[in-house]
Amino acid sequence: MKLPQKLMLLGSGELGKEVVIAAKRLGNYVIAVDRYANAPAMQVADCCEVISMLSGDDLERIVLKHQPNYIIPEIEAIRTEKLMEFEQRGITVIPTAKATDYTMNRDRIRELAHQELGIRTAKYAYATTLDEMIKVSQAIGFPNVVKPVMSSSGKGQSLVNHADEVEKAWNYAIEGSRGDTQKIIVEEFINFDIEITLLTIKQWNAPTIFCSPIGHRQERGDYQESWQPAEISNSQVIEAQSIAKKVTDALGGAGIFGVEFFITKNEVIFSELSPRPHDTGMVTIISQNLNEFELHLRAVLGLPIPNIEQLGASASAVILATENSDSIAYEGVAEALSEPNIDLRLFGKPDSRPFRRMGVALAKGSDIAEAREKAKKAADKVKIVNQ
Ligand SMILES: Nc1ncnc2c1ncn2[C@@H]1O[C@H](COP(=O)(O)OP(=O)(O)OP(=O)(O)O)[C@@H](O)[C@H]1O
Ligand SMILES: NCC(=O)N[C@@H]1O[C@H](COP(=O)([O-])[O-])[C@@H](O)[C@H]1O
Ligand SMILES: [Mg+2]
Repeated sequence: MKLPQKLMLLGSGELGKEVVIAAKRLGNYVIAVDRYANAPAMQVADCCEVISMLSGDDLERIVLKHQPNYIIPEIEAIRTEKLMEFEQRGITVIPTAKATDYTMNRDRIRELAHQELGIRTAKYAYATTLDEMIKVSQAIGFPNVVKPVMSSSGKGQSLVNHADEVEKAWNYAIEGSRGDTQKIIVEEFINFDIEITLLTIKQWNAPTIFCSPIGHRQERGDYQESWQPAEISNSQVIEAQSIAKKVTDALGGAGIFGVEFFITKNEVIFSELSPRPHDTGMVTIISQNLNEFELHLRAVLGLPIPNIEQLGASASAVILATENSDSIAYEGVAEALSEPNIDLRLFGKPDSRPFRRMGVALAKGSDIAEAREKAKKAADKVKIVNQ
């Protein structure tokens, strides 16, 4: 295989931006695609397209126009049936069209993991009406976690403590649901000690390899801070690796996967996975010799990954917007960068809304506690303001 290759990135947010940077560093040609103009990855790609990625016709048009060798999905909300068609026509879809289809539907990936592969997950049930949800909630018990089957980054997700909160959670889930399905999943609430992402690299012609586990903390179903290495035991790492291998083997193809687990004293419980770089994996920009985006690119192109080196206690903390604005500026950048072993990624999103992730602070420390504190302090210094 010769470089450059022509890569089409479907989704052009902060994760895609780093994938493009990795691809461009090796001289590739990248077409960045998203639903809005001037998205982060578009700012560093060779060219861009603004389309609805849920429209098969729009996807067809740009694939015919650009003739990519690889299609690399960066978000979940894509017309996945169309990806299957592209794959049949000989374009490589990363990791596979099937993987993108399974993982955008919580029920499909859950059935694969739990029913087909026999992997331990939280107890769960589905509902398509409020009446059904009332019934299944009783069966699962309280507290439980309710999510639309199609959503990401915590959209439509809520914790339900009592029967009298079920209706509110149903309405919230339906509002936050993507696509036209009115289906929700009710999950047993897992009172975990820590939750982790195990970055799993599946290669075309080499064994599956893993990064050191990443610990993270979430609020509103969305990631706030992450750190590496996560404080879990060797046997927990080995168990998580074996589950991640099972699930990713079933999905096939090549690329990086972010496999999420809840860790309790006695159990390693599979939650879900992203068939692409994971937001909590942004910590690897500072914590590894090859970050998750470079690893993804190498796996996609079948390039060797001789070693992944973990560089010591590291952390990331998100920088969130507080208001709606369409002329963004960042304040406090110099203050944030004034300490040693701190770095920032400011994504360059053209507009903001409350809680939208606009940047991330990265830190190294002498231990995890110090790295987390430094990353959080740096993130807090950066303010998203009007230009
Ligand atoms: N059954 C559960 N028990 C306890 N906490 C849960 C449960 N399900 C989800 N959570 C919490 O909510 C977070 C988000 O859930 P999940 O990963 O399923 O949502 P998501 O919308 O797919 O998020 P993302 O797209 O960012 O990965 C989890 O990381 C965890 O902190
Ligand atoms: N958990 C998934 C995730 O973190 N995805 C990342 O967020 C972007 C969307 O951000 P936006 O909603 O601010 O446009 C996506 O494009 C991807 O980079
Ligand atoms: Mg998740």
